[in-house]
Parts: sequence; C-alpha cells; structure tokens
Amino acid sequence: MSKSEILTSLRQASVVYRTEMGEGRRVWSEVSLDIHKGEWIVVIGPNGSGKSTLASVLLGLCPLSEGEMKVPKSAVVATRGVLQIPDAQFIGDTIREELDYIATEISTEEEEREAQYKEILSAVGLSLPVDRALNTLSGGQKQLVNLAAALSVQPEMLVLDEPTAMLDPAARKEVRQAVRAAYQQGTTIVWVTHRLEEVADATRVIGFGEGRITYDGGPRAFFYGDNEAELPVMTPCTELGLDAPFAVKTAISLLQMGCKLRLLPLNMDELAEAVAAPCL
Ligand SMILES: Nc1ncnc2c1ncn2[C@@H]1O[C@H](COP(=O)(O)OP(=O)(O)OP(=O)(O)O)[C@@H](O)[C@H]1O
Repeated sequence: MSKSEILTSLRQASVVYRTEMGEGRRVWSEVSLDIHKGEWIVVIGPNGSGKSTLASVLLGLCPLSEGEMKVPKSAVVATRGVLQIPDAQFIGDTIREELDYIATEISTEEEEREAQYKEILSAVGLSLPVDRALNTLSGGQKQLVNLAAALSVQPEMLVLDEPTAMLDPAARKEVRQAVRAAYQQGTTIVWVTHRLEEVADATRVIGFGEGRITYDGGPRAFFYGDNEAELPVMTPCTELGLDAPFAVKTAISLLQMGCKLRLLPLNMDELAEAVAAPCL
C-alpha cells in the first residue's frame, strides 16, 4: 500500500483546556504529524500524556487552540471513531436502530436491507439477529457493533481510542481481528492504547509524553532502539516510563546474555519464532 498520500496533517497544534475555574491548561504543545493512507498508527504514552486528545482532535471533537489541522484536497477523508466505553457510543436500543442511524446507503427494500445488515455485521465477525437489544450483548459484542457501525460508512480512516480497555482477553482478540480485517481492506488505522502488546500490529508508533510527541518511528525501534548491533540503556519505550511486554523483555535478556535472535520479537508468537532456532 502506498504511504505517500497524506490523509490528515497537524501543524504546530496545541490544545488548551479550560478548567472549572476558567483557567487555561495546556495539554498539547506544538504537535506536528502527517497521517498517510495505509498506515496503522499506534499512539502510546503514560496516563494523561495527551493520547486521547489526539483521537478527539482527529474526530473533530476537540478544537485546536493553536496551529492547524489540514486535510489535503486530494484526499477525501471520512473519519470514524470507536471509543473506550462501548455503551457510551450507542444511539439506538437495538443493533438495527444503531445501524439505521449510522450506516448510509441502506436500501429501502426490505430483503436487500436485511442482507446489507448481515454483511455489515459479518465484516466484524458478528452473526447476531439485528433485532437484538444492545443491552443484552457482551462488552465485546457491543464494541464489535460500534466497529461495524463505524465501518459501514467505509471510512478512509478509523480512529480507535482504547477500544479494548473494558474488554476481556478473548473479546480484545476479536476486536483486534476485526480491525485487522478493515486494515487489510484499505482502512487507515489510528489506535490509541496503553496496552503495549497492541503495538505489534503497528506500521508506525507515536509516543506521547506530557503533550508532546517523543517518538515517531517503527515498532521494533520503539522497544529495542534503532541500532540493532547494540541495545541502548534507554529505549523510546522506557524513556516514556513504560514497561515493555514480556516477549520484548525476554528477548532483551537473551540478547544481554549474548544470544543472537533471528528477529526482535514484538509478541509471544514472534518470541517463539526467535528462539525456535538455536542461538547463533
Ligand atoms: N475536557 C477536558 N478538560 C480539561 N482537561 C482535560 C480534558 N480532557 C483531558 N484533559 C486533560 O488533558 C490531559 C491529557 O488528557 P488525555 O485524555 O488526552 O490523555 P491520555 O494520554 O489519553 O490519558 P489516559 O491514558 O489516562 O486516558 C490530562 O491531564 C487530562 O486531565
């Protein structure tokens, strides 16, 4: 997929929130960023570092106080979002109502419409009756309905703000799988998270610390630094005060013991691959 087409640009963007006392509180300073078509960007950082503010800005929910956000004329960008709390996004009471509100180009002809609903749901791996009440669904199913609704308008860019935060491991896996399918269909992904294992899907990682971008690069360099020959004392991950996933920490220990790994793993599957061959 081409990385050249820019979907959205931020230039010297700052956000100042007003506190209850009416004072300005600067939570974002001089953030500059180009989001390219075909990227899967994971945005990571400690609590309160400004990650969700990026999601809100991209979704048009938070105005910039300074700087600008540009959508180049060549890119017709439809951006949709899925947020942390599944119920907070629902408008309707049933899956049908939800899709009726959000999905566009739904047929007025009944048979065709039912087939469209089925297709929208199956795109995220759901096979539920459309008249199911939303409050009878599990957290994971609710989040998949939100995802299905967001994807039903075929957005160019999908912004996810900690979509798995309230979910159990099985549901987290389903949501990631559904987002991977959307990515493979050409949707650009911006995924805000505090779960470091979710970095494994990224083509690009953006690290946030105290309202500024501290890292913008590949996922492996985020965990291991950019010099494969020598492990740095501090990596972009540890500089943000974040604890690397088990697979990364294990690989670092092996490297420190003098083992040469075939790849620098991002997750358990890759760790198994890295240690399957004897140390060189
Ligand atoms: N509507 C608001 N009004 C005032 N301050 C806000 C508002 N939203 C966020 N903030 C503050 O802005 C800072 C950045 O918040 P943001 O939610 O973007 O961070 P985050 O990295 O997503 O944090 P977390 O991981 O805890 O969700 C925080 O200090 C937060 O308290």
